[in-house]
Amino acid sequence: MRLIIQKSAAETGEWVASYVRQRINSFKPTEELPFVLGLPTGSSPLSTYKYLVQFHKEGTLSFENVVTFNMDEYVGLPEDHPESYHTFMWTNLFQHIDIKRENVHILNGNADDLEEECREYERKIASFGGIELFLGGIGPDGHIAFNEPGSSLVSRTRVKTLAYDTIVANSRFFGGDMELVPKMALTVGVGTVMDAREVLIIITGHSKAYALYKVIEEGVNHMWTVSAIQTHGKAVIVCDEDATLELKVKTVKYFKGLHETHEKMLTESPLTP
Ligand SMILES: N[C@@H]1[C@@H](O)[C@H](O)[C@@H](COP(=O)(O)O)O[C@@H]1O
Repeated sequence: MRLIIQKSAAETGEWVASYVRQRINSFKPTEELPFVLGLPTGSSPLSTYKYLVQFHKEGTLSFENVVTFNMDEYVGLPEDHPESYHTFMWTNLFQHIDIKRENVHILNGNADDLEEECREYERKIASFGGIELFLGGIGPDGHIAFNEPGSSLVSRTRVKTLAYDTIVANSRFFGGDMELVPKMALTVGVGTVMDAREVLIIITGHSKAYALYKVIEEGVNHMWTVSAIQTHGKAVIVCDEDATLELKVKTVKYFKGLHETHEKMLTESPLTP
């Protein structure tokens, strides 16, 4: 697994967006073979989305042949509610880029049959040949999507009850009123994310520092569901300095050194992947 440390959240977003652009452009997606991208919500990907929009406006990135699958959505919140993940994605990304509406997939938390909605989501992902690159964020307790502590590390898309900590954390989006935060959500499973050919997790801010320590310096554990990425063949965590506060100095130096060498090799020999 690679750990890439950037100075700030803004620089983290710029690095991730540049990486996504490079992956999409080198894939050369077509209508028949689109690039399938998994996407998160939350504050972590905001600066990435800002740069993706900027790249699109500058003309260096098109989403015409990109298909997206979002990670999660609340149950019972109207799609047009200001805090729904549908609204978040259209406001922060989709309405500013050239993605086709039919290529956007977000779980429907108002479906009559929620379990069937989740099964259908998995079928849809499979119908596109799986996800090429899954971007994710984490909660302070290391949860990925809505796979709360204790979730199965091979879980698939399903209905989940939110943990108390997540309800508290997300109440900031509902005027601080925990009562207004939906208590259930639809979410891709840890296994769904791990099936992607590549996984990239964005971790910023000191509130995520302990979770980053758990993922990097400790083992795979269902109480920190993002730690499952230790078992992934192609995974990268991109974080800011604040998120490294609980890591050992030697760990930070090790990963920074690796990254510097990697970048240097790319500059000296551009053919090296
Ligand atoms: N379901 C989402 C997660 O997908 C997200 O990673 C997490 C962290 O959000 P933020 O990036 O705002 O800290 O919040 C929610 O729980």
